[in-house]
Amino acid sequence: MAQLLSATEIQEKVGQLSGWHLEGKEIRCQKTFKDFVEAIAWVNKLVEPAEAAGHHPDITISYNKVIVSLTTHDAGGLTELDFDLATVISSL
Ligand SMILES: C[C@H](O)[C@H](O)[C@H]1CNC2=NC(N)=NC(=O)C2=N1
Repeated sequence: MAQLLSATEIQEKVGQLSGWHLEGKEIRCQKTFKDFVEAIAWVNKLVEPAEAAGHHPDITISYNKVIVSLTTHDAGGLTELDFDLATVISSL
């Protein structure tokens, strides 16, 4: 199982990741699109990298706003897997 990161490691990694913030045991980003169709189109782009990583974000969609939350459920907190996937998501 992936190793939980320490509070210091988390702070350092969040600082290196633009557009994401720490929210309890998760990292989160919010994006706003023109409309629902564009929001869903962007969410669809996450599917392939998430499947490839075997790691899946929690996603909230509200019309044109998407909130992506990452945590490692199996480990009960943040691991490298979350920051790796956040980096990929940021590059979409
Ligand atoms: C067996 C399977 O790989 C695991 O249950 C994976 C699937 N996707 C996952 N995604 C996330 N975000 N956290 C997990 O702990 C997790 N576990």
